[in-house]
Amino acid sequence: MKHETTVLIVGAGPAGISTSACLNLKNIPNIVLERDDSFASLWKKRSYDRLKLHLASQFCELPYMSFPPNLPTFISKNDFLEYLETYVFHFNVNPLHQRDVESAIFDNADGKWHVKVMNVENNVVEYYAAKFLVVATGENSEGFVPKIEGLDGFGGKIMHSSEYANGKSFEEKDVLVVGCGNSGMEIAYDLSNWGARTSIVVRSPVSSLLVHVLTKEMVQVGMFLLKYIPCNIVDQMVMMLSKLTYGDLSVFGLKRPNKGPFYLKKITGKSPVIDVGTVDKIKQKQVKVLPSIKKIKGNYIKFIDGKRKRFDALIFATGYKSTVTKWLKDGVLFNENGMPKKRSPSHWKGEKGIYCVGFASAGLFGISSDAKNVVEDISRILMHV
Ligand SMILES: Cc1cc2nc3c(=O)[nH]c(=O)nc-3n(C[C@H](O)[C@H](O)[C@H](O)COP(=O)(O)OP(=O)(O)OC[C@H]3O[C@@H](n4cnc5c(N)ncnc54)[C@H](O)[C@@H]3O)c2cc1C
Ligand SMILES: NC(=O)C1=CN([C@@H]2O[C@H](COP(=O)(O)OP(=O)(O)OC[C@H]3O[C@@H](n4cnc5c(N)ncnc54)[C@H](OP(=O)(O)O)[C@@H]3O)[C@@H](O)[C@H]2O)C=CC1
Ligand SMILES: O=C(O)C(=O)Cc1c[nH]c2ccccc12
Repeated sequence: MKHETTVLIVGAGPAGISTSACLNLKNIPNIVLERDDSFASLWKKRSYDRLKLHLASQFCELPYMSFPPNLPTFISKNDFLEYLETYVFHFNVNPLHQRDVESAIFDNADGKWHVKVMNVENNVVEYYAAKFLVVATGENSEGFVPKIEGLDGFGGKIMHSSEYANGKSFEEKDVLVVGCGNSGMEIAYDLSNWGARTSIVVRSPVSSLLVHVLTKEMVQVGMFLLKYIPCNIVDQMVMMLSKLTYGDLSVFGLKRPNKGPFYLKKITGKSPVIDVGTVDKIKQKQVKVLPSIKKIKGNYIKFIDGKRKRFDALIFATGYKSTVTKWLKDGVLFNENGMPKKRSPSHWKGEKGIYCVGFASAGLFGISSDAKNVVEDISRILMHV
C-alpha cells in the first residue's frame, strides 16, 4: 500500500517540526518521517548535558511561538526541549517515528515524489508519495571522524562529540579532544571540570586554524546591531571587544582571521567559537593545547611536532556531515556533500517540488526562515493549481 499526502517531510528535528507546523496552520496535509524513536533526537540523545543555546532566545525561536517569558536569555537544553514539546503539541505535529527514509525518486509520469521507507520497528518496507518533498535531515546527521593512521588500534576509548554526555567516567583520565569548534571547546571545559587531565588539538597554524573567539554576549550584541548597522562595522566592533577580552591567542594556535565573524558566518557558514570559559582554562594550563595528530600507536598519540603522549580516551569533536546523498540523488538541489548547491538566500528551493529546510548553516534562526519560505512557496503553488 502507498501512503499519499501533499507534503512529505524527512526528519523531525527543529526543521521538520517547524515546517509541519507552518503547513498545519494552512491546512496543507503533510507527513513527517523520522528515523529515530522520538522527534528532536539530536537534542534529546546526541548532545552533551551542559549544553545551552549559544544564541540569545529571540534568535532561536521557531515560527509563530515565542519562548516563555520567565526563561533566561540563554536557554538550557532541557528548557529548549520543553519548548519543542509544547510546540509539537500546540501545532499538532505528529511525526511517524522509526521511519528511516531509504530512497526518494521523482516520477515524471504522475509528478510525485515516491519515497521508500524502512519501518525499523517491524522491519517492514513502506511506500509514500507526495507532490512536494521537504528535506529536513540536517547538517549534523552523522558525526565526522577523520582518518588517522593507527586509529583502529587505539587502546583507549574513542567517541564522537555527539556521544559525549558528561565527564563522569573520565575523572583522573588523560583525555584528548580533537577539534576546537564549539563542541570541542565546550567538551574540553566540561572534562576539565570533571577532573579529567584534558588536552585539545588545535590544528597548527601551518594548516592554520583561523577562528574567532567571542563571548555569547558579544554575539548577542552583534546580532542586535546587525539589524541597524552594516556587517563590516559590527564585525570591527565585535573583533575589538574580542581583542580587549582575550588578547592575542595565536600562541595557543587560535589565530584571529582578517575577515570578521559575522561576515565569515554568512559567507562560509563557519561559526565563531563562543567561549564558555575554555580560553581561561587554556591560559591557566588546565586545558593543554596540542597540534594536529600525526599517527596513533596503542595508547600513544604522535603529534606533528614530533612529540608523543599517552591518552586514555579520544573525543572527536571534528564536526558532522549531511547524509542526504545516501537516499536522494536529485542532482539539482544538493551537491555531492549533501549540502545545497546554491548559497543562502536561494538555497531552499529545488526543482519539481523539492525543498530543504535547515541547510543554510544559520542555526535555528535560519531554520525558522527556511520553513516559512518553503511553506509560503508550497501554499502559493497549491493556490494556482
Ligand atoms: C551540539 C549542537 C548544538 C547546537 N546549538 C545551537 C544553538 O544553540 N543555536 C542554534 O541556532 N543552532 C544550534 N545548533 C545548530 C542547529 O540549529 C541544530 O543542529 C538543529 O538541531 C538543526 O535542526 P535540524 O532539524 O535541521 O536537524 P536535526 O536536529 O539534526 O534533525 C534532523 C532529523 O532528521 C532525522 N533523519 C536524518 N536522516 C533521516 C532519514 N534518512 N530518514 C528519516 N529521518 C532522518 C534525524 O534522526 C534527526 O532527528 C547546534 C548544533 C549542535 C550539533
Ligand atoms: N551551544 C551551542 O549553541 C553549540 C552549537 N554548536 C554548533 O553546532 C555546529 C557543529 O559544531 P562542532 O561539532 O563544533 O563542529 P564544527 O564543524 O563547527 O567544528 C569541527 C572542528 O574540528 C576541526 N577538525 C576537523 N577535522 C580535524 C582534524 N582532522 N584534526 C583536527 N581538527 C579537526 C575543525 O577544524 P577546521 O575548521 O580547520 O576544519 C573544526 O575546528 C556548529 O555550527 C556549532 O556552532 C556546537 C556546540 C554547541
Ligand atoms: O550555533 C550555530 O552553529 C549557529 O549556526 C547559530 C548562529 C547563527 N548565526 C550566528 C552568528 C554567530 C554565531 C552563531 C550563529
